[in-house]
Amino acid sequence: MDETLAASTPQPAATDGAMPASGLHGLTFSKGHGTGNDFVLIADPEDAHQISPEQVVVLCDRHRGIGGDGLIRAVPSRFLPEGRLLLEADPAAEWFMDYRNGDGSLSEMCGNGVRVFVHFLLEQGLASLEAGESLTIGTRGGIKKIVRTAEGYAVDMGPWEFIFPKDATSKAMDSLVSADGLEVARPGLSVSMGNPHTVVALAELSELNSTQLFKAPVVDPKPVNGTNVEFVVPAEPLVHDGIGNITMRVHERGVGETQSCGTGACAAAVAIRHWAGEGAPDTWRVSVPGGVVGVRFFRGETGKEHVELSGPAVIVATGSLS
Ligand SMILES: N[C@@H](CCC[C@H](N)C(=O)O)C(=O)O
Repeated sequence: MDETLAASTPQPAATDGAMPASGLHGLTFSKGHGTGNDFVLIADPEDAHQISPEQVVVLCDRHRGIGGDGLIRAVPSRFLPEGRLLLEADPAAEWFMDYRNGDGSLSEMCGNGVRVFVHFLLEQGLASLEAGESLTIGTRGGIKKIVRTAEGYAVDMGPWEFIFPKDATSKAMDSLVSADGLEVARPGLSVSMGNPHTVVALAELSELNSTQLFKAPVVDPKPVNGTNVEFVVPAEPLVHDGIGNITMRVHERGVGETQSCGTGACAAAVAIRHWAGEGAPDTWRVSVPGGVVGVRFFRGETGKEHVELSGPAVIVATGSLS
């Protein structure tokens, strides 16, 4: 081949193709989603598969792999140092959700992922969940308890926190957020749901639809570990039949734009309820491109205000890696 042509021909990247995933030959996987936020799921009851970040990238690749926003390995908590700590606090947290974003990076928490993870454990016969009972699991964001609902599952996500400390009544914003398609930078409020989020309110659905989320929005200043960014439009009127209604799009850290983000929906409800002030409801319906999830605030076991996330979980396929 002509040298100039050879130099300008795209060459496969080091992680391209099946090579980096070859150590996983024959491994059984499932593919699942919660409101379109999709995951590759692998059961690893003996902690036999250390899936590297490069292998996660290959498996989550939508053209050359299985495809997914992230990968979830189901592993007994006793095999991981962070899992053993959780077991000391609650021996019921037998299974650990080992979650990675599609780019191979770790995140503390994944709200849609927890529901899909529990559905996967039940379908695989690795756990049981009777009506009226809860299932306890370990995550990097701590212990979570899950119950069945008519639509799927509800998860006690634990307490929320402001990332940049402020008085509970302060309406001060934390950052300026810019994104392609937005004429001017907008103020954002950063909320931790175990993982970081920055929520930006927009006035109109047309503005939400014309915001480009292919590239990560610029958040200044940014939470120290990076952030997921939610753009949210409150419904008009905001509250209908006692339920607050919002529409959201999200750019996820380590992934890109996704169809849904459970922790993002919780953070969005926290922010809009905070801005709405006294009398704002405790129950919220969050519409995302992939469907609808529910968010509810209640006084939790810790004595603090907790956030409950509810929504569906679906397993669409099971197969083995070639
Ligand atoms: N889609 C998830 C959140 C996944 C993690 C996130 N990308 C991060 O890096 O924090 C959800 O449903 O919560």
